[in-house]
Amino acid sequence: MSAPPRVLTVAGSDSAGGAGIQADLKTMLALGVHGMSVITAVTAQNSLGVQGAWPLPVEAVIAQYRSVVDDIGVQAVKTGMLASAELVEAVAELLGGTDAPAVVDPVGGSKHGDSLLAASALDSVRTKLLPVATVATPNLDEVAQLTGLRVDSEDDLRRAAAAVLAYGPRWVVIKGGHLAGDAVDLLTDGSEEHWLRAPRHDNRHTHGTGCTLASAIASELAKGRAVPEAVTAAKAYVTGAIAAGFALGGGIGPVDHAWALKRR
Ligand SMILES: Nc1ncnc2c1ncn2[C@@H]1O[C@H](COP(=O)(O)OP(=O)(O)O)[C@@H](O)[C@H]1O
Ligand SMILES: Cc1ncc(COP(=O)(O)O)c(N)n1
Repeated sequence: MSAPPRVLTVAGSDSAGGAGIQADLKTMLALGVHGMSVITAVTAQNSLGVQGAWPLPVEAVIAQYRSVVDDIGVQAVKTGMLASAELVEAVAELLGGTDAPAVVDPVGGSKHGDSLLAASALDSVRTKLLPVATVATPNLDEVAQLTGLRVDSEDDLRRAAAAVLAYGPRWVVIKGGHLAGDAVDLLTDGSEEHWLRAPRHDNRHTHGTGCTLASAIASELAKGRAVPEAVTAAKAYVTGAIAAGFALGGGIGPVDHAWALKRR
């Protein structure tokens, strides 16, 4: 039997299992690729917030990456929580040395507003990480942190996309998930524009939406799809997962990564 496409996530561990590494590996399983992980930080978190975060040493992150890439090889990489400037810079250098497409989710914080990235790392994200991204997937808070732009409406998404593209990613998906109305995201490379529109599900259980979208894009790219097709398929997957999100604990529950498998 031939091996499935291989996808690597470089991200933080979420003890609650809804975001981070755990969301990424579940997404990859659901989409039929072989998921592998480089853990950048361990977090203690649940449906109520983030109670603690411990970044790993840079050497541990580089060693995990080399173990996977040098032996097994990857067809796509996804990055999530990178915690510190030194980890952002080390990961950017690793991505610069691979031909595999890189989906960069510039994670700034959790749904509860707890920070997952040191403020001192923002400049490294702008100048080192975004330039090596095939697709960058900021949410509106991350757009504000990285560019200073506030997005209040769909019209603002285009300006936000141009400002992020100026840092050098090939493509950007600006996630309008936090706007009112339909869940609209804008995918563009500066010349093509693709508006991805889905009905807003009135479901507060959205822990892990951003991680899930970025991992799904990486999974579809690993299958050989072009960026617009990969992002369109990923949007359909995350929309179904949000529709099926469920309560766990006393706060924000996770999306259901298995929704598409249950339908079979
Ligand atoms: N309530 C919702 N209903 C449908 N789609 C949503 C909803 N909330 C977010 N999305 C979609 O989920 C994806 C992740 O977006 P978002 O939640 O903004 O990311 P993040 O987790 O980084 O904050 C986007 O495609 C967005 O449009
Ligand atoms: C380890 C880790 N990484 C990322 C997120 C953001 O999650 P979301 O996908 O909900 O924005 C998180 N809460 N924890």
